[in-house]
Amino acid sequence: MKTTLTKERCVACRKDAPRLTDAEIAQLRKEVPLWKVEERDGIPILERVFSFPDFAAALRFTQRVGELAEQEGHHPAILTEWGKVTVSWWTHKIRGLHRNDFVMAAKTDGIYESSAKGPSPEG
Ligand SMILES: C[C@H](O)[C@H](O)[C@H]1CNC2=NC(N)=NC(=O)C2=N1
Repeated sequence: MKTTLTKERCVACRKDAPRLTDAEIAQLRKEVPLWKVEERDGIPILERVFSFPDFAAALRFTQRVGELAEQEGHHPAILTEWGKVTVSWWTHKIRGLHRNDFVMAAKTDGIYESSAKGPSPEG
């Protein structure tokens, strides 16, 4: 499902930026339906597990998500295992969820969908 979130850029998040309300989270979740909202150490996080044929493909995806994070200045927690990658987004500064996290989740889906369409360019 195409969402317009993928077209947005992350905004510089300030310490006093407001956390998303439950209602806003419920609304944004519809844009990234394959992501779950978990709570870790009292902090709500957006999380999805991606599947791959082997560790090398999981690692390539991890690298691409990392490059995206660097471009946007917004970084995930990533657990890379044989055949699967768990990506978690939240905003450290506000110890909660920000629109940036949903933008990045949508962009992460975009990377997965494009990588799933065939071998990566480097073969
Ligand atoms: C200085 C640097 O830009 C900030 O620490 C950025 C880096 N990446 C970040 N990533 C996430 N997920 N949350 C943040 O609050 C955050 N802050």
